[in-house]
Amino acid sequence: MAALHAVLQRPNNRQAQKIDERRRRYILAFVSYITSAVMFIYGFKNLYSEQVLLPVILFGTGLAFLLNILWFHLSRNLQRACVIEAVLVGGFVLSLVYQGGFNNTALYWVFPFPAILFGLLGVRIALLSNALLVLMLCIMLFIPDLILAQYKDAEASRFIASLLIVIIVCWINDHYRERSHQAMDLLQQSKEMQANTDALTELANRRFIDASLLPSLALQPAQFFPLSLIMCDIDHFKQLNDRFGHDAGDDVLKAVAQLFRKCLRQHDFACRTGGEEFLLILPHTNSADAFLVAEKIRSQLAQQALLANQPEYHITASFGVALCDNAEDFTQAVKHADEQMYLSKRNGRNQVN
Ligand SMILES: Nc1nc2c(ncn2[C@@H]2O[C@H](COP(=O)(O)OP(=O)(O)OP(=O)(O)O)[C@@H](O)[C@H]2O)c(=O)[nH]1
Repeated sequence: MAALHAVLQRPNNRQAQKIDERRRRYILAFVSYITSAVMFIYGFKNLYSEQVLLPVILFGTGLAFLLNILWFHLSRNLQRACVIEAVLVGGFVLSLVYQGGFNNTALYWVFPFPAILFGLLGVRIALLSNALLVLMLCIMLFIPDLILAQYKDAEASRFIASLLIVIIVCWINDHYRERSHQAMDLLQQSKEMQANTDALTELANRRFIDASLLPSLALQPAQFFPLSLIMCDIDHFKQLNDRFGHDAGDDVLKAVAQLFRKCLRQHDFACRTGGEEFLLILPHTNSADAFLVAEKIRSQLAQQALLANQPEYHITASFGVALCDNAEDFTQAVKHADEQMYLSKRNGRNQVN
């Protein structure tokens, strides 16, 4: 089961995560390209004004945004680029409020930035960053001697109140967006598990092999090869069903699945591929070791009394082993394991070949 979970949760299977990364990339690109363009336009407009510091802030931040996105394109490190962008955003907001902006309009420009921080950083860190930003703005606005610009007291308090409203709305919005994504992710994972497991034995099914395991074998061969396959088919299962009933047959299938779980390692796969037929997939295992595993399961099965009311009745199974070195040969190796299993049947059943 652990191995099944691991394959189903590989990053290439996590659609929601990919979409969320795309969202953050778009925000990073928007802030870097569009915001820096706006900063350059206003920087040029103020180039020859008396406010020398304003064009320096605008050109400096715009240039830093562009360098950050360039570095992101080279490094592909989205997380680090978003953190740097957020630091630049914070620095820009504080320096603009410090300087006052054109005609003391700096405060109007602050409002988009809490939402940008939420977009770049994720809910918890964005909330902390915004709280820190508000704290620093309060210090700057209510201790006027600290800054160049002059804001009226009423203007400063209304600005902080409306900024807090923006932050709280962004926080509620992002918190529930993240919660709904997590819920959808869990739902997708549970549907994925249902679709890939057999309801009776809770082992992986054939769909799991075809739709999830085979792509993983091709994408991450080092994690699996060389692997061994063990085909296992319960002997005379029809007789068992006819004699003790279908429910007893079902109980035997569940007990056999439990025996596989007991005998296999965490990273092995046990799959129910047919009515009373199972395929065991053993990563990083050679044929000799696979024979030992098959023999262990065979002898334990033959010794156990699987039917609670029939202690004298013993169930046996026939096994076929095959080695597989790469993803392309997997289907052929399954066929070979199947042929070996039929050889065991022909030679008298209850054996490994
Ligand atoms: N109880 C139960 N029986 C099943 C299930 N799926 C398939 N079967 C039965 O498994 C039996 C398989 O019979 P056969 O293919 O003839 O094989 P066998 O009797 O095991 O004979 P050998 O394989 O040659 O040893 C059939 O009677 C199916 O109805 C299931 O989910 N539960």
